[in-house]
Amino acid sequence: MQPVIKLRNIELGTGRPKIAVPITGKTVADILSAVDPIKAAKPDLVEWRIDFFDGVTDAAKLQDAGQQLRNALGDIALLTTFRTKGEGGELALADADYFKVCQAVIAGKFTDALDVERYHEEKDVKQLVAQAQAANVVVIMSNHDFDKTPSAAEIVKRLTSMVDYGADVAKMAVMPQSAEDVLTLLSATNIAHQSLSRPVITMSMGDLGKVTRIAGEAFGSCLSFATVGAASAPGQIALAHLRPELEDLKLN
Ligand SMILES: O=C1C[C@@](O)(C(=O)O)C[C@@H](O)[C@@H]1O
Repeated sequence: MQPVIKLRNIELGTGRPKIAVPITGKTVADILSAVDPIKAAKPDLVEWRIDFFDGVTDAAKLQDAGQQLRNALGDIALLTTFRTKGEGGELALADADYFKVCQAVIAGKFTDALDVERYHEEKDVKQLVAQAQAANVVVIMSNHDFDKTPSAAEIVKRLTSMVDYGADVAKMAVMPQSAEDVLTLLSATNIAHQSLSRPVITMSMGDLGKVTRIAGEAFGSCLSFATVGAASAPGQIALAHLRPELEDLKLN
């Protein structure tokens, strides 16, 4: 049984999967102009994908933009994510710069949660986790495979290692090449949900994987990414469709 993870005014790991909407603007103006339509759609969480932001490596610009976004969002929970190029993101950064950017996010005090990619140096990842948690920032640890779907045992192993590294929530996104791959992701999700001490988030990307984005409550994924405007990964469903689908699939 996992603890429920509180993020501002939402709880991950209980009830229906929560809905996150990404913001992928390049400029402060783009980012802020995405907020009103997103607020109108009432997501549980907003994900700011800072790898799209053109000021991301300038700590002062990043923190200023983050503060403006925080203010504009009102009380909606905010997850901040730098997705590296190798894991499907927009920008390639040297490892040392990736950690500097993440530390600037924590120091900026605008975010409720931080995405931390699992596959960097162990000591750097663990140190970043400790820094985030000391600042009351929830750590959603992640790994993306944009080419394939590893075996269920491998997916469970990676999610387990995220928990071992101190993650509050463990997340894995994979690309299916077949319907069997989608079943593999769902099976791994079910096993991880039953065996791990932290909530998990999983998705199979692309059109084949769309079914996994609505099936989280049955198989054990606590968050689904949906669109209001631009998508941040292939296969995301419009929030306006996802919400009723999650309601229909609710477990009583
Ligand atoms: O980790 C994820 C999941 C995601 O890749 C998806 O497939 O919905 C979208 C990303 O923005 C987010 O950081």
